[in-house]
Amino acid sequence: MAPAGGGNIKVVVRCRPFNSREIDRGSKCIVEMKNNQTVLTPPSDAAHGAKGPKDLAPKAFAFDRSYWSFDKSDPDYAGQENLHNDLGKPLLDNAFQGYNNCIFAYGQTGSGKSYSMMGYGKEHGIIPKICQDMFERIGGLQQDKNTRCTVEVSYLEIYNERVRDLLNPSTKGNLKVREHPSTGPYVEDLAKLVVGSFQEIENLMDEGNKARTVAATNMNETSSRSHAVFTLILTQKTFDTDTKMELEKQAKISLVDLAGSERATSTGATGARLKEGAEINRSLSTLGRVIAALADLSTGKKKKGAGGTVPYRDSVLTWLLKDSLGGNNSEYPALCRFC
Ligand SMILES: Nc1ncnc2c1ncn2[C@@H]1O[C@H](COP(=O)(O)OP(=O)(O)OP(=O)(O)O)[C@@H](O)[C@H]1O
Repeated sequence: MAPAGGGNIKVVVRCRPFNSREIDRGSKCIVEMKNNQTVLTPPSDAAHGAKGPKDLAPKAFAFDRSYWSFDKSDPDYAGQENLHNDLGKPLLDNAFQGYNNCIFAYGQTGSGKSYSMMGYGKEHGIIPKICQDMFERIGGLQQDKNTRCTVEVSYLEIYNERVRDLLNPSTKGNLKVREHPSTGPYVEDLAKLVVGSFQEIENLMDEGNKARTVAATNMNETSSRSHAVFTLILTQKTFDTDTKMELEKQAKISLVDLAGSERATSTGATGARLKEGAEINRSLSTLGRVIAALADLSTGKKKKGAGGTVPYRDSVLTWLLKDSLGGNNSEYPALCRFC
């Protein structure tokens, strides 16, 4: 994982509390966080395999932010609201200016991606918080009778490189991905529903979440075995009374809860689970290569065409998110890593 990304990419990391398995095993926390720093101290039993003092020294990593969510009673505990303030709000600022944005949650199975993205129960994650905030802002903007906003939602999952519509789960689990000459890749027949309030969107989210492909692994009771892509398309139309023209701004927000990265041995995967794991790891490594190629292009390390080809087409996930990751107006991809 790249450290603190400047410019258009932000990388943050979040540390969750121990789960019951870790508590039962008497695990010790080796992570410390302060502002943007994450410090890992090798456990004392690492001394057996250590080649020298360097292997035992604490290692510090800098991210755009490091969120300490290990212990709710800690005054430094970073809650769901902290993530929304730092990531969701600036993302909405950009979207209302007409820029595409995306957030990816990346991390090992059971590390807290779905908790941070969707949330469980009343502990809403960044997706519902973004939706709620978006409708509040729309309410403010529409006080001006010359401004009208519409929000469209789609929710899909990519499971073993096949696309399923989570808002219309009765459709076959293999929607076709096509390319439009001007707007780029899209999913044929994917439901795109117009929503007028947070309540409406919340109901759709609940339905979609129930339809996700989950399975129990050794590392998480309800492990997401697919990448889930929740997309909001915000369109603002403003009638300019001076020019008598209507101006339109559109932005796409892609909020992606990636399937857990994992080692087959840790998850106890065999058979179908093992095949899923291999597909998951393959598409995650493509995502890594796409982000690395975009970083090389943006820092000028490589030039477009001259070895600087971005391998979007190597996985369904990166192909579908092409315009959010590196399109003309992609402003703010953020990556949340969980440990
Ligand atoms: N910041 C947090 N605070 C409290 N509990 C958390 C936090 N993050 C995760 N958890 C808990 O840890 C468990 C695993 O989290 P979650 O299901 O979000 O993992 P995941 O990374 O989405 O896993 P998978 O890739 O297998 O779907 C859940 O029971 C969740 O409630």
